[in-house]
Amino acid sequence: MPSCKGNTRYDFSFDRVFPPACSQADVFEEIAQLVQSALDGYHVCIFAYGQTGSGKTYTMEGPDNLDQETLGMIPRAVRQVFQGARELEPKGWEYSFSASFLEIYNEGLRDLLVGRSDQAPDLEIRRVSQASEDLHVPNLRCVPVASEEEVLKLLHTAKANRSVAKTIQNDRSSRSHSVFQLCIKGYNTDRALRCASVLSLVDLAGSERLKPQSKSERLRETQAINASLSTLGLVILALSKKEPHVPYRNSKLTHLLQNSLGGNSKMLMFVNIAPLEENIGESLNSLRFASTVNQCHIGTAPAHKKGGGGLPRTSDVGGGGKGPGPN
Ligand SMILES: Nc1ncnc2c1ncn2[C@@H]1O[C@H](COP(=O)(O)OP(=O)(O)OP(=O)(O)O)[C@@H](O)[C@H]1O
Repeated sequence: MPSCKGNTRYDFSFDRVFPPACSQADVFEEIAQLVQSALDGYHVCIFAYGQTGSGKTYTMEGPDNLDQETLGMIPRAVRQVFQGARELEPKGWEYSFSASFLEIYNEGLRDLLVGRSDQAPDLEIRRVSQASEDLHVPNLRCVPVASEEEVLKLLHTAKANRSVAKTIQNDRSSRSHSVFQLCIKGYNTDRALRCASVLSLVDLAGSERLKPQSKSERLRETQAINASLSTLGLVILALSKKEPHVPYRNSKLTHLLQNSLGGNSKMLMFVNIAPLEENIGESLNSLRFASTVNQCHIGTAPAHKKGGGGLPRTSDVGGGGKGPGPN
């Protein structure tokens, strides 16, 4: 993928490049198997990275005036998961699902499924129990869902709650990470098998570099965003190098996703690039970040299962993940 600044040409190489004319369906086709593997018991984490206005929300959710053509990755992924679960029913698999949607702003968590006045005051990431490494957010609304339509209603609620915050606090959504998670539990009573996984779809905050003239509030936001994006890079780098210490706890984003990054997970990152010349500096920055991502190979992911062999086989996506390095 060539990118030009003045007379200088920069070349980058990625698994796949989607030019502007590509449809949402074309993009989803690339991740469909990965999404499907969440039903096989793999944690799946999909990120959208890029500068503000480059199309991250469009990619993940779709535009405000959604139609079947412009549906983003989240509604398409949800549709595929429910369809896949139905197809596994004749093989004895029964699934249950629950969904949550939160926002991380200035290292604070906010539940996007409840209104501003009903927010739990102390949303924190905790271990599920002393004996477990699994993490959760007590008091976060986690809604049992049984159909695509039920999830779409939740997405609608989250969007409405986000736009209220956007009005109160000028364009806050650009400066927060949003994390949609679908928890998937599968049971096969005939064969005494169960699997559990989380499908996480993350719209990252805009990746702009700090502008020297930034006012103090904007400065704090940008520092928080840069620190968490950089930690995400360091976490993935540490996983790819199999380092003994992975700095998950250095940001709320990586701490929240700790169970979904690394060992039992598959990961994919979209990097959104604004095609305008005036954005070339940020675009190059994003492409460099993405290049480092592309060079990280984390290894083969074992599925999250209990019981004998014979998990549901819905896909044959190879294991492994890719991750970014720091800027
Ligand atoms: N592929 C596309 N086709 C048509 N319109 C698009 C496309 N991608 C983005 N847009 C439009 O560009 C504008 C900015 O996109 P979007 O809000 O998704 O950017 P973003 O990276 O999420 O920004 P922010 O960081 O502020 O949330 C929106 O009006 C969106 O509808």
